Amino acid sequence: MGLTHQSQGRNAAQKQYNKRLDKKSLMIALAGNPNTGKSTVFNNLTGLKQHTGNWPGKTVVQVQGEYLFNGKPYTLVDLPGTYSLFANSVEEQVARDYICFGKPDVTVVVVDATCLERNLNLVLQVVEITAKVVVCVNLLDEAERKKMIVDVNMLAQELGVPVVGTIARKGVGLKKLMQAIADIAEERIIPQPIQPRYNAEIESAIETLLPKVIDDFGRDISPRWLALRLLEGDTTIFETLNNADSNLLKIKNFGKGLYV
Ligand SMILES: Nc1nc2c(ncn2[C@@H]2O[C@H](COP(=O)(O)OP(=O)(O)OP(=O)(O)O)[C@@H](O)[C@H]2O)c(=O)[nH]1
Ligand SMILES: [Mg+2]
Repeated sequence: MGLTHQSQGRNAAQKQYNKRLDKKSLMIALAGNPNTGKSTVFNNLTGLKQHTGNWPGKTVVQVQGEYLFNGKPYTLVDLPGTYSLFANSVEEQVARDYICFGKPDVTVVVVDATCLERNLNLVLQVVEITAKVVVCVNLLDEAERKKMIVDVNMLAQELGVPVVGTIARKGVGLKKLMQAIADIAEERIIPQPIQPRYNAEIESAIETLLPKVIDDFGRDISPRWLALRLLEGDTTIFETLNNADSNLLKIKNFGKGLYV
């Protein structure tokens, strides 16, 4: 049986996003809200060994760098700062497409310890796409200054993924962060993140859609997450998956059927 159009689209998207500096290297994505210290973490881990370019077809700068941990090479990808992955902006689309198609071995979400509530929104969106997540609670010094205490163990229990506290500007906690990344990349830890549940109407629509989504796109990209994008009326992900108008139209119409 030949490749379906969808699987060709997916493979092309994966090839475009999954570029390693060193073939043996593990790929680590750094996501997070703007100004949470992603680049500070990136610079600390990689030194000045950065490679910059543009994301495929976009004017958004792509920065990659390498580091060694316990003798193994890791390629770190600094994603644009975003509040969500809804693809409302080119930055959000780049971050989302990379987490989806780049198939990073681990995604680190850097969050600001002083405003966790807002930052955790992105964490919940990332764990809907991938389970291989580490949360890096940065700016712990700022939190302390504001007399805020973050219980990272409790947060890890609640989220179902490893959580590491850091003060990236001073290099505090970064060894632990690299250890947590290695533990997931080498499958010593298999995170089981909580999955956000929606109201009964949405959950039942997801149930209805799942078989069709699995039929069309397989299970490589979380079918539940794709079903949610359809319900939302977001076609950008399907544009990346299907480069042909006819298929996109099919998906668009399929999505439309849900609202009647
Ligand atoms: N006090 C304190 N400041 C930090 C820490 N980590 C980063 N910063 C500072 O926070 C500011 C933002 O850091 P960046 O690393 O540029 O943040 P970013 O997430 O890459 O920002 P965008 O790329 O704009 O999304 C800089 O002034 C850093 O020096 C930290 O742990 N504590
Ligand atoms: Mg940055």
